[in-house]
Amino acid sequence: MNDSPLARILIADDEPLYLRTTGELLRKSGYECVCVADANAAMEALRRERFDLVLSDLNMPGNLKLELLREERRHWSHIPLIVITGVPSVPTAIESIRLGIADYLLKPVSYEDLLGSVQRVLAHPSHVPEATDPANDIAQRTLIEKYPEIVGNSLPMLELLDIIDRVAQTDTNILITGESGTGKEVVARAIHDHSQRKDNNFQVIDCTAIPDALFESVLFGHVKGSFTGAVKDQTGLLSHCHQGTAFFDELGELPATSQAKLLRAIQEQIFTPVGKSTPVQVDTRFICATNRNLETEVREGRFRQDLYYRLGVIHIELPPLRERGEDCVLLAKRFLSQLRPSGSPVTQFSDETLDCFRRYEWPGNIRELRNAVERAIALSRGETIEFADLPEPLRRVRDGGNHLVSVFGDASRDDAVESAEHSYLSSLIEKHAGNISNAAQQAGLSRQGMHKLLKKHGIAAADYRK
Ligand SMILES: Nc1ncnc2c1ncn2[C@@H]1O[C@H](COP(=O)(O)OP(=O)(O)OP(=O)(O)O)[C@@H](O)[C@H]1O
Repeated sequence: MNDSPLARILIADDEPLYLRTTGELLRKSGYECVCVADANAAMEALRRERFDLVLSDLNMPGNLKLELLREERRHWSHIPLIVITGVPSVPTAIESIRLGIADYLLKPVSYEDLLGSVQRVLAHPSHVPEATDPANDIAQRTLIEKYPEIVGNSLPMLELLDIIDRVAQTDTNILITGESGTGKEVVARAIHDHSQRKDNNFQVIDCTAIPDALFESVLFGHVKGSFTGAVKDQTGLLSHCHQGTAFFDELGELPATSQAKLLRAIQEQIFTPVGKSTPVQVDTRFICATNRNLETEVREGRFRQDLYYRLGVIHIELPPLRERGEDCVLLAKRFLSQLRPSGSPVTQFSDETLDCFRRYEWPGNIRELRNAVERAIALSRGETIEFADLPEPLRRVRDGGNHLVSVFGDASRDDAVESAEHSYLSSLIEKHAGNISNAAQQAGLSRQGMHKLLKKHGIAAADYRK
């Protein structure tokens, strides 16, 4: 642990008032601070003295351009960096990792928030391994063997494995985006399983399943009698992931008031159960996932900017399956061996089936592929999964989309119903411009029920928002 009173912090910023007050406040908390107003002085100090942490604005005028920092950073890559900026721009995951950005705060920063971040970063110094060379076969093979749960060897997947491997060893919060079914939860679990937190809980928190009014009670817990319906004491989900990882799925669906509460929990790692007066301290890594475009959500005022930047320090964007080349074939083979009942004669796919997998667009991504293989296993009669065993939307690929002749062709009832449901949901969600509450109301479903159906069909409501 570096969090001793003598931890030395370099603060670089061109705003004199900010520089002075930050230095004074951190000194009062027992840190030794060196304050510099320009990039050259920062570089000089870093060459001359030992520091445990750097607080810096990346967009300072003068020399401290990202390029210079990148070049210089090699000499002090072991020192964590907290970026504090008034002009935010989310770095790519690789950039954040290369620059060793441990946290990203937006000005104006409250002192509690700054101190919380400093304490957290100093408490979890992390060594980020050097990047692997994507052209290096041995490095690639090692990564593929290290992460057997993540199937795929297309270039985007190899790059992804490299990022996962490096962020797993840090303690930075992570935002994972990508279409529904691209494997966001699989990636979050892999990061947890390869991190120092692996022996503790990985807690999935589905944001669509928590009503706004119960957010604090579900997350932080409550005591008996603290509100109508609180019939016994309840531990909150966050307590379950102390020293572990909290995975917030469907983060983009979180209403504004809950976003504020989540931001506080992430910043302070302290929360007070409903009806209690003593706060609880936790040590949790936050990984959040969404299939919405959060940048658009921020721009349109539906998602808090500060929460977005806080989580987006490491932003992992998962590619859709249609952009992952031969991965669909590898995945199909993996699912066949995993899902095949013992004693079943089926062991392979016909060439025509594999060709269809390659040409299909996979709107529901890997989840849709898994469902298609599972269904085909049940239907197949011999050793081989034939084209005819595939669900109707896939079989349309061969007909070049010429399904107007007969909408359902020789589809089974199940296929026809499935296909009709898909069309119904797409047009419904289009009509309501991606608004799930309105679509659910028209369909006579709960919001949660609508979410589940859309997920099953691989329809992303975000794609229909204007
Ligand atoms: N790279 C992978 N290798 C093997 N299986 C995978 C991979 N990625 C995803 N899967 C499988 O695909 C299915 C969907 O994955 P997952 O639930 O992680 O997707 P998601 O992006 O979180 O979906 P959603 O946005 O709908 O919550 C799961 O059955 C998962 O096991």
